[in-house]
Amino acid sequence: MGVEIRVEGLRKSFGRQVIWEDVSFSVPAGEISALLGPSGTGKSVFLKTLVGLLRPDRGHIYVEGDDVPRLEEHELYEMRRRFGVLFQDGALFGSMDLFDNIAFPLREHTRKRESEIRRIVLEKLDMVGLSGAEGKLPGEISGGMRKRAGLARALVLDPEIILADEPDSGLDPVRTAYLNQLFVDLNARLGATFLIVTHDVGTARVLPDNLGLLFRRDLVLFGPREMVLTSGHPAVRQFFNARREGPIGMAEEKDGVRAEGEVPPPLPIPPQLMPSDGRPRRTMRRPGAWLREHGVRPPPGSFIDDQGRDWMADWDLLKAPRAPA
Ligand SMILES: Nc1ncnc2c1ncn2[C@@H]1O[C@H](COP(=O)(O)OP(=O)(O)OP(=O)(O)O)[C@@H](O)[C@H]1O
Repeated sequence: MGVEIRVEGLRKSFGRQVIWEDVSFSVPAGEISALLGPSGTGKSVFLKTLVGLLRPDRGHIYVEGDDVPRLEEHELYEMRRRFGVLFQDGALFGSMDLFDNIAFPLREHTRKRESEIRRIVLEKLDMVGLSGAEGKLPGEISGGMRKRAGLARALVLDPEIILADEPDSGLDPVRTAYLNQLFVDLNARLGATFLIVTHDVGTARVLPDNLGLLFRRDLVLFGPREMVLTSGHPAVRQFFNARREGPIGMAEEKDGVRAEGEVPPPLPIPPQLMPSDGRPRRTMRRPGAWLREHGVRPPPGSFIDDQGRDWMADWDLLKAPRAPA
């Protein structure tokens, strides 16, 4: 089962470069959350800080009773077992085949017998759709397969929290759609807490339960997907509409300099991805629930899927399990 991550007053700098001033928010247990932000806003630094690879200048990161920045090295070693991390490039060892890559954390962190390791590795390969590829070297498979192999390795110690750093970078839209479906299916099956860093607006619109935007040394917003997608925050609107006009500049140092131009309207909210078996995830919210509760009218065309079905109106019918395609 997933656990909550509670971040309080986090500040991080490298020399005179301040990455964030004061970040506070909670990543809800068992849900899928995504962090977005222009390049260089410290998204990767944030994930590394969560697992204690980097230390913040100040602030707290609570995972149940533990405050990650205050753990001793040997305690951090134990803490990291609770996290599965998918790095940007999969971070596989090029000289090892997929089997040995995925077995690596089990051999490092546990005293399991080789027969048990084999069972677990083959199970995780199957979970990510890579059965039969265990003998391949990372250089012999595609970028998408490398990501999935990295994901299998991240899953191997049954983590409660899964972090993924731009899992969709360098993937075509179809491979990205498959990977997003895999995240939803894994979340439904494992119930772990997922935190995904992405640049991909398409992913951010359909995958997460919660979204946040890092911008100008701050987390400008973090909350339910429907809240963020209908937000009037100019940086959020600019980002989701991929516009040049707005507070996000060409480079970090240009951010906030230009704020001229119309704030674009919010885009329709697409239905959230369902698990492949058609059953909602335990933590999944009813489409439109946040909007109704807060009296916000959804942008026209929201919650209509590509078959023309309205998920807000017909949720009870649509969520009934369907035969797998
Ligand atoms: N170990 C380090 N030492 C010094 N500066 C660093 C270090 N790691 C990251 N930085 C700087 O911190 C800033 C944020 O980097 P980070 O990689 O987290 O950005 P990002 O938001 O993930 O960007 P992108 O979306 O382009 O991957 C960058 O300016 C980077 O140069």
